[in-house]
Amino acid sequence: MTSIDVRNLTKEYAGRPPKRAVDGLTFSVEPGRVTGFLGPNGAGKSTTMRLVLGLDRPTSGTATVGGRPYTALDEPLRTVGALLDAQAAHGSRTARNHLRALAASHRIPDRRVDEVLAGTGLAGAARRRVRTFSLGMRQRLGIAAALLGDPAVLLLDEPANGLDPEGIVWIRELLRGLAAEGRTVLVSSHLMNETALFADHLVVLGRGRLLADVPMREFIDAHSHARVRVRTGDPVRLRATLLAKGWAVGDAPDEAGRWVVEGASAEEIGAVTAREGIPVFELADERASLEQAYLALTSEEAEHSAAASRPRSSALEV
Ligand SMILES: Nc1ncnc2c1ncn2[C@@H]1O[C@H](COP(=O)(O)OP(=O)(O)OP(=O)(O)O)[C@@H](O)[C@H]1O
Repeated sequence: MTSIDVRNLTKEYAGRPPKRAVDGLTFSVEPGRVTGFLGPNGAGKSTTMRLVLGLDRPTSGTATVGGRPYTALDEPLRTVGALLDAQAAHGSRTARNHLRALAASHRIPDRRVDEVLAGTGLAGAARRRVRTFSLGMRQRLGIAAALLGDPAVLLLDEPANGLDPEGIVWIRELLRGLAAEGRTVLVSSHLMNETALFADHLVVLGRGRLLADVPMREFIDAHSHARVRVRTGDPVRLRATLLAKGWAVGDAPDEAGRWVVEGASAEEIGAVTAREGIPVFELADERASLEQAYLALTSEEAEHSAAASRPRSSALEV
């Protein structure tokens, strides 16, 4: 089983001032699950992927695949498949010839080209020149290239980019299938609702640093507030009882007649209403979405860094 291991990884680009794109990053991407790689624009996701793939040299620290740097792998394409830039294929080549050239240079048999073309829905377009491809088709071709060497590890930068709804469902199932086969799958995305449907685990970056490395469920629970919706036959008594017990209840129910109780769980509200004999028709914990949890974390982080970078004098003025 092959994991990706990033240890104290730092990448500084030269310039005035120099740009620290990745800053002391440590995390592992484990096999058998899809890891979503999240972070605002410029957080360092692509740079990290490029460092793992040996396309850039780290300023310090290491990035290894199965314990070895990418550049030291015997058969890199058979170990790691990557999609970084879907525009990378030569426009004048046909899709099939593009993949055949790639296969030949890595001693991969031609029949594998036809397999990946079929697997990515491109069999019918195999003899068309890449320049005639839509963005979604180029994306599928990039994924076909990543799968060519039947690799144990996949790194995909925004794979759903340009795909239509059918393509998005296809990529989701593909990613889950690859993880179910025991592969290591790292996928960057800005589409939170989509990521919630395919990722089991999350690695979140902010300004080149690690903000979170946790299972999806834990991430959502940690960055969302408890909240319950309850529909009752006796709203006056429900509200009075809950307010008397110190819960924050909204002034009016939602359009479906449910009252929102902040900071409570369904178990707590269920116990109180049962004890008090208040009729309850509907009672449910409200689960935050990945998007809400992600925005909560990144805004906490933005506030934190704004506070940290405030000049000392203003801190003294307070
Ligand atoms: N070759 C380079 N030279 C100088 N700065 C760079 C270079 N490549 C990236 N950067 C800078 O490093 C930071 C991290 O960029 P990176 O592309 O890794 O972020 P990202 O998380 O992938 O962003 P996005 O979500 O927009 O793709 C950014 O501030 C970017 O401008």
